[in-house]
Amino acid sequence: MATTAIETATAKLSVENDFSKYEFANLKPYVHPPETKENLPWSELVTLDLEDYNRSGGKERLAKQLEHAFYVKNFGLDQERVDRQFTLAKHFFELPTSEKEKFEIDYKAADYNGWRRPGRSLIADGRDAIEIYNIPKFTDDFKGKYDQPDLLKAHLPEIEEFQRALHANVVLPLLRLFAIVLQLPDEEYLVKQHTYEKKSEDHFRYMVYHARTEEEWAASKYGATGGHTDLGTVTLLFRQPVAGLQILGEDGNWTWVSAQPGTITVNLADTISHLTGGWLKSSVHRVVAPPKDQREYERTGLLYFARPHNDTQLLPITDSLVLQESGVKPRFEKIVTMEEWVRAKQTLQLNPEIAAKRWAERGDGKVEVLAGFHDQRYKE
Ligand SMILES: O=C(O)CCC(=O)C(=O)O
Ligand SMILES: [Fe+2]
Repeated sequence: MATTAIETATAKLSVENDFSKYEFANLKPYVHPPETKENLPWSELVTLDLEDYNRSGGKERLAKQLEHAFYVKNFGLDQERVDRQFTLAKHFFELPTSEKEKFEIDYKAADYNGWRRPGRSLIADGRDAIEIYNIPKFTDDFKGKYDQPDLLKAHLPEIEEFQRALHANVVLPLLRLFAIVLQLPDEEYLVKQHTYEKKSEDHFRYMVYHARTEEEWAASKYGATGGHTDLGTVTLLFRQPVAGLQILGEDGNWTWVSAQPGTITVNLADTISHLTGGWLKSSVHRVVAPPKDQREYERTGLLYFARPHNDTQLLPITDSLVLQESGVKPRFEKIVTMEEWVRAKQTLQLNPEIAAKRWAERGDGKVEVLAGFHDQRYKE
């Protein structure tokens, strides 16, 4: 194989910093756990084949298949590159706490980039066993703001390339499909609100759900109370063999997302809903205890959260015929920017003490996130 620019850049970094022990040849590769043999009520999600995107009539065909949750395949990143990111995630979480806490999140500032230690979750009763590492965009706005452990420093060119590929190959094409569904005169309308180079809070995430004892699962009600919507435009989740993710259907039933080979699961999230006055719906989802035959495994995740520019006003798009005809209304009592929305929702997500107090204020299972917009608790 020819040497790529990424390989050259990584090799140079390695020589300059003696990162040789972090080269992939010296990192034990991540091995995906086996799939469950249990017969679970699986979600019937459609798969959008992004290879169709550039064919004649392809975008229109794909746009017709959009739902609040779906898979995409053929997104231009082969399994080897995806697995290298799983390997980095595994080795990152295996670092000692004393190392990881050097990169710990500033919870009070609702700044989610960096390492989130276990036990800070709003979405489960009892303490969660989840660790997260969020990596911002590779743009001037974030340059020098967040340090990385040497393990990841050694691979930043590849992480950047991976993140940019997700944005270009998945997020932007999906935004054009939304524009088609919304009958926007400008197919680039949403794309222009999601420029990679402009300041926005998109981020790439490594995540691990540690295995838990039966008692621990029972204390957190097996994750059943964790229903939520994500705050951005769309969330991309890489194929996850350890079952756990469930999606709430319109019929009020939770179904399990299965591990389709070569796919990413896409969840629509709050911001695309805000921009369409609730016409496009966020996917309500939760992560529950894996089936018995997978409980022993750690559940390692790779995710990408797409968000519009921080200065985007979260109002329904005005030049959509579809939205005009359905008479949608703004979802906030005042003009709210993406930056304000992110801060409001992240404050609740990162600070369990603040969240518990705010959820208790109304006492009806709802919380005011910002300017008259409420999140609700979903039933078990
Ligand atoms: O791990 C998953 O499958 C989903 C995680 C999730 O819902 C989230 O981080 O918002
Ligand atoms: Fe989520």
